[in-house]
Amino acid sequence: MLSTENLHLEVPGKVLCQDLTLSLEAGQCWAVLGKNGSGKTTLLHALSGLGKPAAGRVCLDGLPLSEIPRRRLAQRVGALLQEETTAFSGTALDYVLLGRFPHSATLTPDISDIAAARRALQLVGMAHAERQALSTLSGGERQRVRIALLLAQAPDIYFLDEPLQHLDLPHQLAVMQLFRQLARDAGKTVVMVLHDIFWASRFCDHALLIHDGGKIAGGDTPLMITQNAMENLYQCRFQTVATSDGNYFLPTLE
Ligand SMILES: Nc1ncnc2c1ncn2[C@@H]1O[C@H](COP(=O)(O)OP(=O)(O)OP(=O)(O)O)[C@@H](O)[C@H]1O
Repeated sequence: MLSTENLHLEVPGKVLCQDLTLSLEAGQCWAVLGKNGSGKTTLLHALSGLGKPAAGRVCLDGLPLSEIPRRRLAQRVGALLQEETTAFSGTALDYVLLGRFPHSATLTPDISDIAAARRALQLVGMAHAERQALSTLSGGERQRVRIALLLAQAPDIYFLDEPLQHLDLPHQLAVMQLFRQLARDAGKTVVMVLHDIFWASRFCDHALLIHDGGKIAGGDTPLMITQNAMENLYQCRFQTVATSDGNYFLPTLE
């Protein structure tokens, strides 16, 4: 569905992605892992059409993203960026309704848009706060409303940059379950930057590892997320703790 051909990304003095050829299919749930500053956000921006590659291209159903009208692209591809600082003066419901714009013929939401926004708020457990000013929500509540905006947008491909930030553990679990379900049951493609290897190995069926110098490896999670691979990626020693839910990787002191 979404593919890259020889994608090359760089910032002054640093190559972040070298010659990446990759295919993201419907129903797949990908984790993007790598150290701070390795290029995860930059890659997500390029894959979602928010950033331009230095070379190579990203295509949606064979068509380069740059050739797809923005409105059409927003119907197919959605992105949750890291916390934005922009002030929004409306309510939580007003905010989630922004996700409906790519689908609306006018700037005024209709009954079906409002129903979709309310459903999305319900999915993240924030229906009770629809009339509360977004600016007065707690960090975790606001993050769940930001996720609801994306759910209301209902794209085919979800790019999520650290979706678990500000969330307590039960809400982290709920969000991971929600997106895995969207991939498995609704055939969506989900790509999420995570810092927690356990969530990645437990909920994502594919993983993309971004190494220094922009060398990127991708594949099935059980093959990608191993103790050796994680020690190599993060340049840190890990202890593997096996549980009935999967392996935990705990960083250990040297
Ligand atoms: N416009 C720019 N000019 C110079 N360097 C930049 C620019 N934009 C990004 N960088 C650098 O590119 C690198 C990758 O940034 P990016 O935000 O993609 O990393 P990341 O893997 O998402 O990191 P984190 O885990 O900390 O969120 C960083 O070292 C960053 O400082």
